[in-house]
Amino acid sequence: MSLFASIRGYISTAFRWQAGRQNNGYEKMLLFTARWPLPFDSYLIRYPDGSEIHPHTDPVQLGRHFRLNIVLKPPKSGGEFVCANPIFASKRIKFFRPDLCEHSVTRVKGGTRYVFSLGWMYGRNIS
Ligand SMILES: O=C(O)CCC(=O)C(=O)O
Ligand SMILES: [Fe+2]
Repeated sequence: MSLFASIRGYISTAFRWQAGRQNNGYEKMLLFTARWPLPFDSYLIRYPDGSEIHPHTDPVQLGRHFRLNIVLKPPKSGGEFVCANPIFASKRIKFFRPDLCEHSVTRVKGGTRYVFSLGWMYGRNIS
């Protein structure tokens, strides 16, 4: 993709709520992203009551994918991040390899869950 096309794409998508990829009711807002020097993206993710994310991985074409998710606001119940072997996980902070470790979010029950998500990719496919 040319630089112009990606800048145009960024302007038309950033800072707007968009339906999440898997159509499970969550929405995401692209904040900042760059391809160089270290490819990264950052999102605000919103999970309304009843939304969830089924188990999945987030493969990348080149390199390793790391993601640091910070739960800004937990819902009343549900909305739990599930990942068998995160690099680090506390109640609010989840640091994991989305390309290697299958992960999911249980159904939100009451209230809205907000997450800040920062992801970056680097290196070759050595894992
Ligand atoms: O909201 C979350 O805790 C995880 C969302 C997710 O699938 C991801 O960040 O790759
Ligand atoms: Fe994911």
